[in-house]
Amino acid sequence: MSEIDRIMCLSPVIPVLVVQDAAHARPIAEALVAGGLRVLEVTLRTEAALDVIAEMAKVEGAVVGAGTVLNEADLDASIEAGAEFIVSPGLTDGLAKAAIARRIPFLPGIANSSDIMRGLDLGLDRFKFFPAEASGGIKALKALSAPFGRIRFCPTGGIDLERAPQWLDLPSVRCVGGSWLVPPGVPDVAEIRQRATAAAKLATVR
Ligand SMILES: O=C(O)C(=O)C[C@H](O)[C@H](O)COP(=O)(O)O
Repeated sequence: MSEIDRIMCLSPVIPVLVVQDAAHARPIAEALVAGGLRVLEVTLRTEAALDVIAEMAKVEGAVVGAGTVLNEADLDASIEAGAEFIVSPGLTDGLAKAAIARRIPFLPGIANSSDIMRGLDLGLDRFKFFPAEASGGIKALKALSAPFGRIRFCPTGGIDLERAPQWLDLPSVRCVGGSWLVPPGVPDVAEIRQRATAAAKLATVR
């Protein structure tokens, strides 16, 4: 099992986090881990993101990665901040080769067969299916999985607690990603923990 595969198997849902203030990082990560979600994707969409990664990485049990990694500079900044894995919305040769060279678990986004074939050429076989609902949803991923039987996915984009079980039912799906766990603004840790607990339970219904 590859390292990225091991991470994808740790929990059924990867929270996609957009955190504006590094002071919110630890309470959010602690609430998610307490609810049973250990794998956390911190998007590089905010100025605080690298500090957020560094703070969350200190939380016991958390496996913290960087999301919205678009290029080699983002990759190196994320690794420097302590990211244990890298997620990208897309797949470019430049970023993929750099991530492989750094030996960091890498989950690039794909949305069609050509993307998957480019990934396979690079030696990759685990992908984020993004944007999952907008790219044709479950029907599209089922169709894509037919010629690519060995590939496993983390669908992300438009998925919530209600939609997640249907995605998780697909044999090609290891886990799903979603931003619904942590609403924007000052974190309500009780609410976040409750959402995480509900999401973590999806593992038992698989
Ligand atoms: O930022 C990135 O790197 C992305 O690839 C996009 C995010 O994963 C999705 O935007 C999350 O989708 P929602 O759960 O529908 O909010």
